[in-house]
Amino acid sequence: MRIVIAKDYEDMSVRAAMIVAGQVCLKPASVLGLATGSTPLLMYKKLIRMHCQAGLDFSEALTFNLDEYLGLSSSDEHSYHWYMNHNFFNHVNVQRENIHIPDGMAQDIERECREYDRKILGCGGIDLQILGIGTNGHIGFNEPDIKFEATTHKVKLDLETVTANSRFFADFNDVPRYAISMGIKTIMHAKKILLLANGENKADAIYRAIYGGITPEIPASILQLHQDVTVIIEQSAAKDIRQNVA
Ligand SMILES: N[C@@H]1[C@@H](O)[C@H](O)[C@@H](COP(=O)(O)O)O[C@@H]1O
Repeated sequence: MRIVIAKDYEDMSVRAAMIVAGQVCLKPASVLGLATGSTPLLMYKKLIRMHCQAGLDFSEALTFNLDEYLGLSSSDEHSYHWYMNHNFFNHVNVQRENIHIPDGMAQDIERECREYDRKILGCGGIDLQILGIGTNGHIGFNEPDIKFEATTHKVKLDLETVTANSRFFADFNDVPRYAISMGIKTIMHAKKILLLANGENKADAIYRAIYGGITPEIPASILQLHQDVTVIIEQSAAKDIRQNVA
């Protein structure tokens, strides 16, 4: 694991964008695993700027998002479809047919999950997976559990996650209670992983993910077993880490 402590959110985002840009430059037809949430927002802005000002080319890239809420259509502004279109896809030249996000409105969820995994495998797996982390240590929507869920699956969201994500909704009761998430095995099969953490409220989760025991109670802890993980932690999220290594 390479651990980088960034001096602020801007620094974290620039470093993350440089890694994504490097991946796409070296392999234009890269399969990118993408994340939502507040954490990667500025990274997407930086990538859009690199596209517009320096010609960073996504025309051959394929993308697979980690997760989507169940019951929200792609036009719902709380959906991760909307987030990705609004914050990234509408501003770069990723081809629409190369974009994959689980369908939160699928009639047959089991089938949707199986198909999603089949498509990822069909593309040769993920080259670079971007991850944020939940305050409870979740990655994607893989919530703390007694076991690691391997493949794409339906998840019942933890109260902590629903509460954390309620800041994006007008009413707490509007927050979906279920989601579809890529599984841990799929994430772990990515050739490279980039984990980002920003904000003091992530300090405990990121510390336990990196230095704690490997346990499904902190799903991100499984990343300790991956051979190519870069963790970029903004200073306030790294406060427990700095105390530990000082
Ligand atoms: N499903 C997403 C995750 O993919 C994200 O990494 C995490 C942290 O979100 P944020 O970056 O907004 O703190 O929680 C969300 O619920």
